[in-house]
Amino acid sequence: MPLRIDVITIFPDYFAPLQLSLMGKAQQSGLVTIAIHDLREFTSDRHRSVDDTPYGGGAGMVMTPEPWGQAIDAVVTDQSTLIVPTPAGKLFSQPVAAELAHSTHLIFACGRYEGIDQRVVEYYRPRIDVRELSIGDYVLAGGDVATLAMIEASVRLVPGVLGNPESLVEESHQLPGVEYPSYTKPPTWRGLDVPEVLLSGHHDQIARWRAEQSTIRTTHNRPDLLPGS
Ligand SMILES: NC(=S)c1ccno1
Repeated sequence: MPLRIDVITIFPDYFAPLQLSLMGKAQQSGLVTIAIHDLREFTSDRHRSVDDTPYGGGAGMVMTPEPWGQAIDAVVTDQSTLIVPTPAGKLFSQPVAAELAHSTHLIFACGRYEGIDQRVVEYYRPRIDVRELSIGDYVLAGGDVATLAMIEASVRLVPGVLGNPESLVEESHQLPGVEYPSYTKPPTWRGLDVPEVLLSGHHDQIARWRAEQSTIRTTHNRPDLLPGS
């Protein structure tokens, strides 16, 4: 049963990259199906409006609930997970990507402006799994880029999508901490040599060096990921 993904957005063209590379191959292989829906197709006024002023005042505009209800109803099943990218959401992570990779149906609601009327989340929450997710503590112009990131992080974990599943074992955020640094040919580049141990053929020494490098890198870049932190 392929993972089905429906993306609802006012900028369908943002998702053209999903036809390329690994994401494109995943769809061609039938492991994943991805459909992009223009929210404005679900409006009923001649201006195809999708936003209005916020109740309670404040800057910016809020996306009205009606088009969202029509659009989500057009694709939702009782197996759906509705994902709303928002800086106010729980933090998206590799474990969350792994959960989504094993889902049946994901619906991504890409908000713009000041976000989507909260009643959309409130309406679907008692009916299906609804997740407000953030890809980081920063604000984007909308949920589209966050959706692209979450789709790529999740789809690559769908069994069969990656040619060599071994490459999932040692990558950052799979193991405790971040990954060790990688090197390839040439052995010397602009006077910089590849660490000698990597050319030694001593697999135990290489494994030890990589574990040390992972700890050094994690301590420097992401001490919050160190065991016990
Ligand atoms: N940080 C996230 S997911 C976001 C969505 C819209 N703006 O920021």
